[in-house]
Amino acid sequence: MSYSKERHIAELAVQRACILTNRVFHSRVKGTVTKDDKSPVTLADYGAQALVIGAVNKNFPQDNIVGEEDAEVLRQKADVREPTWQYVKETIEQSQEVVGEIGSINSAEEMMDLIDLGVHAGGPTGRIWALDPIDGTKGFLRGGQYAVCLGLIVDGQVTVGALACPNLPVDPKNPDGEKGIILSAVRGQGATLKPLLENICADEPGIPIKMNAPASFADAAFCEGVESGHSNQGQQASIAKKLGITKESVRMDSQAKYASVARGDGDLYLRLPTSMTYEEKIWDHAAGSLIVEEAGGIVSDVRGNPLNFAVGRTLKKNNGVIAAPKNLHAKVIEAVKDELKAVL
Ligand SMILES: Nc1ncnc2c1ncn2[C@@H]1O[C@H](COP(=O)(O)OS(=O)(=O)O)[C@@H](OP(=O)(O)O)[C@H]1O
Ligand SMILES: [Mg+2]
Ligand SMILES: [Mg+2]
Ligand SMILES: [Mg+2]
Repeated sequence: MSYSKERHIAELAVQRACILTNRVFHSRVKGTVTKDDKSPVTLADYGAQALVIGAVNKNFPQDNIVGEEDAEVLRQKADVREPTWQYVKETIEQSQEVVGEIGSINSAEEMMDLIDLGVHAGGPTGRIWALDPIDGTKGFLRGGQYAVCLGLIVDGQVTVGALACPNLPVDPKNPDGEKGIILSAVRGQGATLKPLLENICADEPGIPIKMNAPASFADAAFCEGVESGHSNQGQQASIAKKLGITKESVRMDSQAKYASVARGDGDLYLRLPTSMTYEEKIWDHAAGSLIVEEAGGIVSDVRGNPLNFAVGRTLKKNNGVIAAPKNLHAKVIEAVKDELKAVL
C-alpha cells in the first residue's frame, strides 16, 4: 500500500491544528488545567485534538484512535469548553479551503465527542492512530519548542507519521529567520520536510531529508529534553563524556528533538528514564521515531531493542529512547548499558 492518502490527511490535520495552537499561543487566555499526573493541559491541546481527530474520523471512520487527552474537563467546565470551542470554530472558518477534505465541527458537543474518540486501548492488530495534540505542552507555554504529532500504527508497526513543529526554524543556519516546519514519512518511502505555512498548502511535495552520518563522536552533537523530570540529564551527560562527545547538548522540548536529528541539525537524541517504572506513551514517539528511521537512523530503547508500539497506549516493554545514526547506534547502546548497569 502507498499510504499516500493517510500521509496527505495527516499532514493537513496537523497543519490545521497549528493554526489553532498559534492563535492560542498569542492570546492571553491559555486555559491551563493541571492533570492528575500534575502535568499541564491547555485549551490548545483540547482544540488541536478535536481538529485532528475530526480529520482522521472523516476520512478513515473505521480506524481506532489513541489520543493523549479526553473531554472530561471540558464537559465539567464551561470556562474551558467555551473558549476551546471558539478557537475550534474560528480555526475552521480560517481554513475553509480544507473543510472538504478534513471536515468541519458543528457544535461544542460534537467537538467533545471527537476528543473522546481518542480512548482506544491500542494493541497489536488493526489500524490505530496515535495522536499527541501538543507534545511539549510545557515548552508551548514557555514559548519554546512543541509539536503536533500524528502516527498511524498498522498491526503494531508505525507506518505513517506527520510532525508539525511551529517553532523550529525553516533554515537551521538562520535560527532567527522564518519558523515552522512539517515533516512526514511512510515506512519504506523516506521522510520529507516542508515549511509550515500560514495558509495550508498540502500539494507542495516535501524535500527528502537524511540524517547526518558523523564519522566519529568527536564531530557529533546530541539533543535532550528540557525538563529534568522527563529524562536523566546527569546520566546523559555522563554517556556523552564516555563517548567522547565534546559539544554541549542542545536542549529542546517535544518531538522537535526527533525532527532535529532527522534533518541533521543534531546527530543523537538521548532520553534516559528518570525511573524504570515510567512507561513512555505511544503518542510521544510514534511519528518522531518513524521520521528518524526513514531519514536513515536507528531508534531503540536503552537496551537497544526496537520500540514496541503493539502493547497498548504505552511502550511498556521499553525503557527510555535512543536515536542515533546507523553507524554509531551500537556504540551508544554500549555506553548506555555501561551507565545503567546497576538497573538493567
Ligand atoms: N517522567 C516522565 N518521563 C518521561 N516522559 C514524561 C514523564 N512525564 C511526562 N512525560 C512526557 O514527556 C512529554 C514531553 O516530553 P519532552 O521531550 O518535551 O520533555 S522535555 O520537556 O523536553 O524534557 C510529555 O508530553 P506532553 O504531555 O504531550 O507535553 C509527557 O507525555
Ligand atoms: Mg501532556
Ligand atoms: Mg507528549
Ligand atoms: Mg501532549
